Amino acid sequence: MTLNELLADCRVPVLGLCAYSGTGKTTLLRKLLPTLNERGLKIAVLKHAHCNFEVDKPGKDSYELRKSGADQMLIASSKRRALMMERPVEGDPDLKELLAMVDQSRVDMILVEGFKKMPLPKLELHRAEVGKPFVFTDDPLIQAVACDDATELPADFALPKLDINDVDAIADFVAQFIARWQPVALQPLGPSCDSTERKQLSVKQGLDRILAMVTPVADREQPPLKHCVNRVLADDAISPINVPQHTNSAMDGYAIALDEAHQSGRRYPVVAEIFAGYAYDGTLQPGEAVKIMTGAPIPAGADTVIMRELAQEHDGQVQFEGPLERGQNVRPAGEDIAQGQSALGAGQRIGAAELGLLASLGLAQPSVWRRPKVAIFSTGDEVCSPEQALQPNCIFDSNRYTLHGMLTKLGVEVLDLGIIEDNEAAMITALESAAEQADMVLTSGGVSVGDADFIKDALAKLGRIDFWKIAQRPGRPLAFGTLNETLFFGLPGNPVAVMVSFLQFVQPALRKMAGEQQWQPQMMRAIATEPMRSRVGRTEFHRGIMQLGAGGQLEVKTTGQQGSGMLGSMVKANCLVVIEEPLEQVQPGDPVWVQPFSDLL
Ligand SMILES: Nc1nc2c(c(=O)[nH]1)N[C@H]1C(S)=C(S)[C@@H](COP(=O)(O)OP(=O)(O)OC[C@H]3O[C@@H](n4cnc5c(N)ncnc54)[C@H](O)[C@@H]3O)O[C@H]1N2
Ligand code: MOO
Repeated sequence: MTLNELLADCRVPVLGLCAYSGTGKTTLLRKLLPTLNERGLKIAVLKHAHCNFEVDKPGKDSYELRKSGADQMLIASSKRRALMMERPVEGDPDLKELLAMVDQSRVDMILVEGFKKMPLPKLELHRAEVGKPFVFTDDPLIQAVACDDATELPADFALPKLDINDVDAIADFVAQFIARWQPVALQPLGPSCDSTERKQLSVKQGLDRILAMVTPVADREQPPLKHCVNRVLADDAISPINVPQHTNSAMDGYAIALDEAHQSGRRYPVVAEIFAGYAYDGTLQPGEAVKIMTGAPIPAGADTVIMRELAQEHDGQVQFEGPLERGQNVRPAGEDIAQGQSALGAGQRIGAAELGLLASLGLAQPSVWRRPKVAIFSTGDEVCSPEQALQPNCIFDSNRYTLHGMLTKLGVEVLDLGIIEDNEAAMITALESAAEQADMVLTSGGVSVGDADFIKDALAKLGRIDFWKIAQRPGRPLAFGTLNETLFFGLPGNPVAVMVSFLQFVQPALRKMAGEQQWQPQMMRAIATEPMRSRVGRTEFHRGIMQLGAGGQLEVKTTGQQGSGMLGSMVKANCLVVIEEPLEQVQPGDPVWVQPFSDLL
C-alpha cells in the first residue's frame, strides 16, 4: 500500500510517532496533547496495542456483555462514548480501516502511535540510551527526528532536528505540519495516475510542471517605503536598531529600584518626572522614585515600575499598595526585535503590517524585487470591447477585465494588448510583440478543439507550447509553455474557467516569479450544508459562500448554478469549494476544503 492509497480518504493530517520502546513515547504524548490543546488543536490518537488488550473491567456490564457474545459493544453517557468490537485479524489491524473510524470532522489531526512500518509521514523519537538504530535512514517518510543531547546524528543528516525534551518545539513542529498539510487529492498522484496513462494531469501535476519552469525575477529596486505595498522583499530586513530602542515603561506610574528594604508603606521621594520622548539624566538612588509615562526610558538605577493606580503621592513622596515584583511593567530594549536580527525574511510580500514593521525599524527604502510584467489579450472574433457597441452574435470581453483585476491585486505590471483578431498573422505579430515586452503572456480562449482557433497555429510557429487537459472543472483545457524566454499561459475562454485556472496555476507561478517564497494557497475546512455533485477522477471547484454557522463552525454552500460561463457565480461567491478527485458526492454535514478569495478577488 502507498501513502496516497492509505490516506486517500483522510480529511485531516495524519502523523505517525515512531520510536522503540523505552524512548518515552507515551510520556511525551501526555505532555504534547495538553500543549496542542492550548493552541486550539483537537487531536485524535490512534494507538497500536498488544493483541489482547482490555479497556473495561471484569464485572462491568460492558465487559460482561461483550464476553457474553456482543459483537459490538457501544457504551455511552452524556460525557463520552466507547465502542468495542471483536475483530480478530491475522497480523496487524488494517490502518486504513481504523483511520476511517475516527470522527475526522471533530479533530484537526490524527496522531498514530505504533504502525511503524505503515507508509505514513512520521516523527521519529530517539534516545541514545535506548541503544537502537535510527529509523529515518531506511524510512523516507520520516519528517523530522526528535532526539536527546547524547544522540549523534550522521554528518549528512538533513531533516529537521528537534529536542525530544522540548515539548513546545515539538508542538511547533506538529502545528506547522498541520498548517502545511494538503489532502492527498491535491498532492502529486502516484505513478499509476501519470499523464501517459490517464491523458489528463491532476491539478498538482500541472502546477508542479508549471512551477518547474518559472524563474524568479533578478533585478532589485529600492522604491520609497510607501510604494512598497504588495512588493516582495529581495533581502532579509535586518534591524539596524533595538525595538524598543531603550528599556522603557509599559505603564504610567513610578519607577524605583526595588530592594530588600522595600515594604508596604515605605515612602519614596519623587525626584523627577519623565515623559515619553525624554530621559532622566541622573542615576536613581535606592529609595528614590521617578514619575514615569508609558514608553519613557527607565532611568539608570531603576528596575521596576508600579502603575499609577497602585500608588499614592503626597507632598513629593509616593507609597505603593500590594506586593511588588522586580522587573514588573518594564519592557526591555530589543524585546520586540533585537538589533541585527532579521525582522522579515527575503521573499516576504509586503502588506500593511510588514510596511509598518519596516517603518518601525527606520528602513525607508527596503530592497525589493522588480515587479513582473504581464501582457494580456483576448482572442475570438465574437469578443467585443465593452467600450464599443455590441455587434450581432457577439459578447463583451470580460476575461481581460477579470485578468486585469487579479493581476493588479497581485502587484504586477499589466500590459493590456486588447482583443486580437482571429487570424494567424495578427496572432503572430501580437504574440511576438507581447513576448518581447513582458515576462509572461496570458491569453484567453482558443485552447480547446474549435476549428477557428488560430492561436494554436501561431503558438506552434513561435514557441514550445503544450496543450494540456487538466482533471479539473472548470478549466479543463490549458495551454502552457514558452515564447523564447517568456512564459505563456493560454487560459480557456469560458469566463469562470479563466478565473479558476488563474487562481490555481497563474497565481502561484506569478508569486514565484515575483520572488515570493513559501506561499501556499489558503485552505480551510468547512462543513457543507447542501449536497454537491462531483465526478470521481477530477477536482471540482464549486463557487461557494462560506459563513459561520449557528454552532460556531465554518459552513459552506454553493452559489447555485455552476455554469463555467456564469460570472455572476463568482460575484456571489467568497470562496472556491475544492472537491478532491476521489470524491463523487458531498453530503450535507461532510467536511470540505475551501479556498477563500480574500487573497485576490
Ligand atoms: N469538443 C469540445 N468542446 C469543448 C471542450 C472540449 O474538450 N471538447 N472543452 C470545453 C471547455 S471545458 C472549455 S473551458 C471551452 C474552452 O474553449 P476555448 O479555450 O477554445 O475557448 P473559446 O471556444 O474561444 O471560448 C469559450 C467560451 O468563452 C467565451 N469567451 C472567449 N473569450 C472571452 C472573453 N474574452 N470574454 C468573455 N467570454 C469569452 C466564448 O465566447 C465562448 O463562449 O471549450 C469547451 N468546448
Ligand atoms: O474549462 Mo471548461 O469551463 O471546464 O467549460
